[in-house]
Amino acid sequence: MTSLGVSNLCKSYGALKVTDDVSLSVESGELHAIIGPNGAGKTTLISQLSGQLNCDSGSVFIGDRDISRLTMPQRVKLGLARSFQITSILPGFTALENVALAVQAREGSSFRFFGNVADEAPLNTAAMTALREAGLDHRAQVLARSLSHGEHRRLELAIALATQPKVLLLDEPLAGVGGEDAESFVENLQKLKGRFTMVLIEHDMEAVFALADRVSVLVYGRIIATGTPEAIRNDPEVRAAYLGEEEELV
Ligand SMILES: Nc1ncnc2c1ncn2[C@@H]1O[C@H](COP(=O)(O)OP(=O)(O)OP(=O)(O)O)[C@@H](O)[C@H]1O
Repeated sequence: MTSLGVSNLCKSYGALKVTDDVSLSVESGELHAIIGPNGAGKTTLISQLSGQLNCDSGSVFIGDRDISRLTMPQRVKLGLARSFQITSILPGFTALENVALAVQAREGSSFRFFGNVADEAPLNTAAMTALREAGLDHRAQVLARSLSHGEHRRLELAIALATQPKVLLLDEPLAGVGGEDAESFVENLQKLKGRFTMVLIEHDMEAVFALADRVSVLVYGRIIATGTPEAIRNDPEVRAAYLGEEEELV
């Protein structure tokens, strides 16, 4: 397992400081949630961790390796996976095939589409494992275009799992997923806890407090508090930051 470190990260758009001297230390195997009001800079922060966006200054570490100047593919190779906003699902392929392609990419074998799926037994076994962990194995043979929104999110998780991440960045996995589906998705994520390091951005506070080992609160690009879910829930400054927001600290 690998830890993730962030040191004095800064990013501005013109005069707007979107990431303002952010430092963070996520322990090996920890699930660390980042919460904050709309526009606080959560997605921008995750994009800098994944390498989709360059920081203006500061550093990102996987273990003791400084990855700040690496491209996103280089970071993926080191085990840093981002799920949800970057995944491109191929709608005309089955759930299984989509995940098998991710397994194939991980293994670095040449990119080939599926002539005869039966010939791809090792790929399919690995892909089925990822689908099972994401709670989608029963839909393995369904074309991605026929999956529901919630099932898409599970497929995206399965694709991220197929890369065998050491650090997994989860960007609003529950967005648009409701009710029982959200509950069962949280259970799937719960089962993954401890296997690798996870950073979770999520507006669903019930999910955050059920899943996180620690929570950091981002407001106007700055981390105003980091602590256990219990400590964060009772922090007056955090509660003040959420006043007027539709999401409540449960
Ligand atoms: N490419 C860009 N150019 C200019 N401003 C940007 C750009 N990307 C983001 N911003 C601004 O940076 C701020 C932070 O945006 P970001 O999407 O990171 O916030 P967030 O916390 O993820 O919000 P939400 O919870 O609504 O998804 C916002 O004010 C946004 O308008």
